[in-house]
Amino acid sequence: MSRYSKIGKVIAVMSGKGGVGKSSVTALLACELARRGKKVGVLDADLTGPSIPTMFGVLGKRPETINPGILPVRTEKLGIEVISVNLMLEKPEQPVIWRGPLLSKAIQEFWEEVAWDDPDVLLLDLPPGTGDIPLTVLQAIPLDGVIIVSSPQDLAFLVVKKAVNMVYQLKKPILGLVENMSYVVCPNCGTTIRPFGREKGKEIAASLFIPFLGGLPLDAELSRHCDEGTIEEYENEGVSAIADKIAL
Ligand SMILES: Nc1ncnc2c1ncn2[C@@H]1O[C@H](COP(=O)(O)OP(=O)(O)OP(=O)(O)O)[C@@H](O)[C@H]1O
Repeated sequence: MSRYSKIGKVIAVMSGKGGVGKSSVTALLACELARRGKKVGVLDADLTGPSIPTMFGVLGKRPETINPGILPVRTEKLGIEVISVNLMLEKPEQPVIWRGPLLSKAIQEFWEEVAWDDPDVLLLDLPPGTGDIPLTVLQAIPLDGVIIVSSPQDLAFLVVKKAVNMVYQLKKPILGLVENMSYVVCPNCGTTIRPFGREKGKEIAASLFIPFLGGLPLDAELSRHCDEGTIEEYENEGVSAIADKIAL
């Protein structure tokens, strides 16, 4: 159990493969829920490739060690609490070269030792795939649900099935599938373009018997906000529709 906090809902965000936008979706959902008045925490469980602190612009902040526990940092605009191994490194570019058991231990320590301010929702950004950390999280943390993120390429969908099957095997509830980079809206004429072909998320979700939560656009503005650490300023109706569906 989390020792020092009462946590409402614990939701893990997972993807079959890397680079599909799992961290972006985690951060966007956190922002949307915070805008709706929820107290939100984000645990960056992607220990070897953490990007959450950069997106929220909190890379320079340090979690405080209190007695007992570790205080997460807070984002400027929406007051989202964030904890990430990247906030604890001497230099953020330092790699975390740990083997599986150590990674699993670190996740368990984050889960137990962080003194959150009793968030309504805690989002866990998992590393891509079905390795040690997702296994630890699925086994050791009392999750209320898992959100699966994919992108519309066939290769991404192939591995989505693995992720979904892993969650099923560990008997955790799946809230649904988000298809990131689903389409592009032409900035000149507003036409929707689907660079990877038709929207496939709905079909894939149906074939896996999980809800389809919606698609998000491939948007240069989002990419810019992620890079500049200003994701809290980005709003999109697709994110809002997903938040409505998961109804946290
Ligand atoms: N919908 C989008 N539109 C534009 N850029 C995006 C979108 N989604 C993600 N990106 C960009 O793609 C990059 C990878 O995104 P992100 O870190 O969220 O992916 P990930 O699946 O979490 O990656 P990893 O495998 O490293 O965990 C980031 O630079 C992000 O800004």
